[in-house]
Amino acid sequence: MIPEEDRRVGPREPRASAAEALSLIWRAASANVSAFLLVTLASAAAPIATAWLTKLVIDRLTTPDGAVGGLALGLVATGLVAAALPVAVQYLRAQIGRSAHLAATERLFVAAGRQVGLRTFEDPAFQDRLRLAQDGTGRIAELVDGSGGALGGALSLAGFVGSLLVLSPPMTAVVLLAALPALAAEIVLARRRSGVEWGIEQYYRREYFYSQLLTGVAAATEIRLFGIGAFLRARMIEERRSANTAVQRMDLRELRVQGGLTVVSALVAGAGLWWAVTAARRGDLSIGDVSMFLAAVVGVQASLGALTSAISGGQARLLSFAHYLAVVTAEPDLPAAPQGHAPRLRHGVELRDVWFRYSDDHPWVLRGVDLTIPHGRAVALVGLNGAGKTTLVKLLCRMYDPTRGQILWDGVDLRDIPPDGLRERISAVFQDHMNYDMTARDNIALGDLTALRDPARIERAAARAGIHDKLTGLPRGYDTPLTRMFVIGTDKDDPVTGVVLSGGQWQRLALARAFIRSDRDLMILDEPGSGLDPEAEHEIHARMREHREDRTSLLISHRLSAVRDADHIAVLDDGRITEHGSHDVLLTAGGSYARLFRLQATGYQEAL
Ligand SMILES: Nc1ncnc2c1ncn2[C@@H]1O[C@H](COP(=O)(O)OP(=O)(O)OP(=O)(O)O)[C@@H](O)[C@H]1O
Repeated sequence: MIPEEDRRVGPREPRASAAEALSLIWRAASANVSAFLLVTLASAAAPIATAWLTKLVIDRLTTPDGAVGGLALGLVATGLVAAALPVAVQYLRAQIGRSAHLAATERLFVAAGRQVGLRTFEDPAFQDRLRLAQDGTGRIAELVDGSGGALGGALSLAGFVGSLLVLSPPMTAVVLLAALPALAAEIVLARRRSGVEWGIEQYYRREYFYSQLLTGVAAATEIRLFGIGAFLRARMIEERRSANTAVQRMDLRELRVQGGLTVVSALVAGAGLWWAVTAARRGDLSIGDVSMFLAAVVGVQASLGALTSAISGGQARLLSFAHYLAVVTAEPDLPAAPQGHAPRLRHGVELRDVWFRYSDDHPWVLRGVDLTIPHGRAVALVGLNGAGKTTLVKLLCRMYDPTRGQILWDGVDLRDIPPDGLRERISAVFQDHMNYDMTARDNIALGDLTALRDPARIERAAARAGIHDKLTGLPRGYDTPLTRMFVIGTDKDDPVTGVVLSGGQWQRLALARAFIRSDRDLMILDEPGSGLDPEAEHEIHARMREHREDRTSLLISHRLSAVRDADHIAVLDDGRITEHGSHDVLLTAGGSYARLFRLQATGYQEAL
């Protein structure tokens, strides 16, 4: 739970958001914004022009021989313009909204991609902001609306205040002063509401998580077998209830404040009525003056109300846009060297006294690891569950920086190498590899997008991973979607039915994705064979052995027979390298590697 004070919205946020939103809207749709301003001004001018033309027509009609044809035509034209303008305003507003939404969305995702590693994405508060930021980008069009509303409110307020001023300057001052607390209160309420919205975003995200579980395919089998649908549904509803309670509390607070303000305006209107009636009784005002006075008080109050709600609404939207601003200006989670290429690996990668924990609140995962992966050699890393093997891989790919110590790429600290350049030199199969709901071709080419132009390269990688025959046998071959979630392609008359692959087949695709990056300096294989059948695993390991020849690689596997021919094997235990050497050396040493290897070997022998 994030403390409420960390979610408070400061008074400077709307101002910064307004500047950013305006510049974004202008950059995204400058021509339409210019047209929108022109049309809005014309809308404001049309009634004035009509009033003037009407006056001129009446004046001419009361003078003999006054020609009114041109003026009457002018009246018809202003009437037509006044009728057409709202439609044009609506169209332009929608166009501006769409362009600004698109530009803001692109900028938001570019900014999210600027995060070098994973730390920011693992921060729930950032995730909340990210979701609200996406919401904020969709509300940019409302800002354009709000500005139009504020402009209209200001113009009609000016008209009514002018009329009231003629009748009673003191009463005008009272009406205007009575409106000030309402404006201040609405602004404070909007800020509070924004804080509440940020606070409850976590409930909505958890609700979304449960709803995805309940409606998606991924968890459908387990949910049905374990009969946990009702349980998950109850949790989902509970999250929504918690959010509703917080919103209801806010609504009640707003109700009390707005109720109080309504009473104040009624009192002011009542006082005004009392003053007008007594003034009429004294003969200071005519009956017509009284009716005009009342209409003006109601008009001023109504237009002030419209203006206030446009301002507070605009402020609410700007506060929601502040989340967008926070995300696009967020500092990267790790310091990154400027863009550029990383040097080719010539000597090796060295972890020097590497300590790591995921945060100050988490326990140490790595406690002084020293490990060298020499160029052209295969190093294997083994260890029990939770020993820190995958964590070490993530540090090598610079998803995090070591808390202490260094990782050196040919003697250069990874922190001094541009992250993109470094990753360009690495290929990997991750233990929790992704299965993309895309075509088979895309799934492989995502390893190196240049391969999209070279189908033969994709097929070679697939063949090396032992999945080529399977993919050619699919209804559309490599272009078959590997998903049942949606139809891929635009041919509505000939929709392509997707295919679901087995776990091991997905694993082969992940391998093919890594193989397509075969010219990289360092190959990381984190449990590449865990989902494969014994024959496939044997075959894949043999191929990987070929592939590893003279290449620098780091292999992680619980199947110790798969790592026995690595040049160097290191055992990671409780965050430290406790044994290392070749398979034979480690067996002779009789440590934990020898114990685990014999345990696995015995298991197989007993079964014979
Ligand atoms: N993102 C994370 N945030 C916090 N703790 C994490 C995170 N990822 C892993 N850990 C913790 O770090 C420790 C090491 O995890 P890691 O995945 O590196 O182990 P492993 O050796 O690869 O295990 P396995 O053999 O089960 O794959 C575990 O205790 C795990 O709970």
